[in-house]
Amino acid sequence: MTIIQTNNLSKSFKNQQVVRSISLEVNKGEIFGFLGRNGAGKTTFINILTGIMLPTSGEFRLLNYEGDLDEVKSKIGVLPDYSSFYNNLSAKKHLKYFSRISGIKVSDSKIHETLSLVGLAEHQNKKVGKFSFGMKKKLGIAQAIVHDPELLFLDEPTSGIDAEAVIQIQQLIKELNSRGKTIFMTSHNLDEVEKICTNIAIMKEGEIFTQGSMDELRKSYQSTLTIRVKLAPDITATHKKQIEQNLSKETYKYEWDQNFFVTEVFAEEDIPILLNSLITQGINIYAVNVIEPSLEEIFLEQRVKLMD
Ligand SMILES: Nc1ncnc2c1ncn2[C@@H]1O[C@H](COP(=O)(O)OP(=O)(O)OP(=O)(O)O)[C@@H](O)[C@H]1O
Repeated sequence: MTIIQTNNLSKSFKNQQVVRSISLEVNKGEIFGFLGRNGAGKTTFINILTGIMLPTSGEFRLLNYEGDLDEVKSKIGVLPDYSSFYNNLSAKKHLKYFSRISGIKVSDSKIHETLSLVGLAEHQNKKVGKFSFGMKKKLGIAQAIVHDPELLFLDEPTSGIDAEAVIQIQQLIKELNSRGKTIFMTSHNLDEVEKICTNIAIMKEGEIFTQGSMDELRKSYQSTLTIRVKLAPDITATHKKQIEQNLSKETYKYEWDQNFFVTEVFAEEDIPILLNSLITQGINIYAVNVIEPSLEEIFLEQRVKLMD
């Protein structure tokens, strides 16, 4: 089921076109990662979808509602780029006040449950002004989920916070997803997107440069596969030389890491050719590891195209 559908969505500020004719679909249950460098247009895109600004042209549909965004507002939650908080209120009172002015009815027990879910239960009576940046991000997420929305927009949920809070927020995003929420999040962080997102779109200068699941992106961009073959620990220099001399044309380049032979091949079908060649030479194979390239490696290779 399609939860977000955009059709040629565009936004210009004066003469600058910041979002250029974006058409995409996000399905129910996805954690959709929207990646791009600073200024690519990610926040502008989210701001259009969450009703903060109007598009210059194009349409979009959330949760299958057409047109009136007010109708869907109760079913979406938003962590904006910069959240503002009532610093003199406690976390609990802040959430209560925020809910009231947003026209959302929430019970005290729901507020407590939400603060527990984001890991702030023990700080619920502490003034928000005393919160760290990471705690404020968690409170921002609490604010976005307190009314139990189906669809969550998280703009840079982990930017500017320490490593421990990053991991906690990433776990929280996965937990919210496992509770049935569809999540659309922006990020600069390739590693994070690879770890938690089921689908990825990369934005460059207002356009979607590429999109798909991690597997699809690997298939489109990967040029070689790295194979790490563990050989007997006492492999001799003579054996190593023999392996080098008998390398098949399928192996692209190689190096030794003690008794590990690390090589690259162009396709999966080249792996048995490599292994058979070693076996017929009488080489004992202890283990074989196929190392999948990370999103970072894939895009480092493609950096000229993607980011420059
Ligand atoms: N209200 C506005 N008026 C004029 N220009 C704007 C406005 N909002 C954004 N822009 C411009 O649009 C471009 C895209 O900004 P946007 O914040 O959407 O990018 P981003 O990908 O979210 O970047 P970042 O990762 O730094 O937040 C930038 O050049 C920015 O200066």
